[in-house]
Amino acid sequence: MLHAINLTKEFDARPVLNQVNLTVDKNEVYCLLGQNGAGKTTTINIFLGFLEASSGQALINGKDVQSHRAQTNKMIAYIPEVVQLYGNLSGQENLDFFSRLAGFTYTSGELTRFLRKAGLQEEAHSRRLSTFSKGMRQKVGIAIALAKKADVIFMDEPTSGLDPKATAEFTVLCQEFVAEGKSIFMATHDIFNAVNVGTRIGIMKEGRLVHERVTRDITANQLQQLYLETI
Ligand SMILES: Nc1ncnc2c1ncn2[C@@H]1O[C@H](COP(=O)(O)OP(=O)(O)OP(=O)(O)O)[C@@H](O)[C@H]1O
Repeated sequence: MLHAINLTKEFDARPVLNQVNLTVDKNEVYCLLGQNGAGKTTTINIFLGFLEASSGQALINGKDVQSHRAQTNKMIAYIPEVVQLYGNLSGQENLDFFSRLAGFTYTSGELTRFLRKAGLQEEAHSRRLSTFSKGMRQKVGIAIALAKKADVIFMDEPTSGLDPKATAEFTVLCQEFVAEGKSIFMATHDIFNAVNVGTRIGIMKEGRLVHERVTRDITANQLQQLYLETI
């Protein structure tokens, strides 16, 4: 689903991504770890089309994001660290608005079903988004991804600031999403959750992908050890 091929990015001749190669298959949750400034967000921003690579390629379902941006944007959804959306609109109105923007018109019943599937409690469907917690905002983000039939969700720091219950709920939602043949690519500092929710982990250092591990082959303590030895 996702391929980074020798992906390189320079800012003012300073390399911040250096020949990154990675693949994310369907049914995978790929978690990218690394210190501040390692290049995680830059990698995501290239896949989202927010930044152009200096060289190399970012492919989504075989399509280069640079030359097929309109097509690749239809295949993806993005959940930033804090999902902003429209504070004055309700959860359901936001979902309706962003679904239409993606070319989908749903009945009120269908919108309700997406919000339910994303785990948003019923009473919040008609409440203003500005009153939502981070976890609730993420659920609207996931509902939007479901409604626009995205194949891949990109996430930046999805569990920072979530309480343990919200983190557990979020983990289940991610697992349900990829169980339907889709994938998730996330940048995170949360080693323990990465082992929990991830199928594969990459560790970046100074713009390079220096380690990759399949989570079933590694414990959280082993990953923490590897991370500390790496950075
Ligand atoms: N628009 C930009 N112009 C110049 N340098 C940038 C720009 N965006 C990012 N950088 C630099 O690129 C490097 C990688 O940044 P990036 O945001 O990808 O790191 P990160 O791994 O996501 O870090 P964090 O964990 O803090 O979010 C950093 O040195 C950053 O200062």
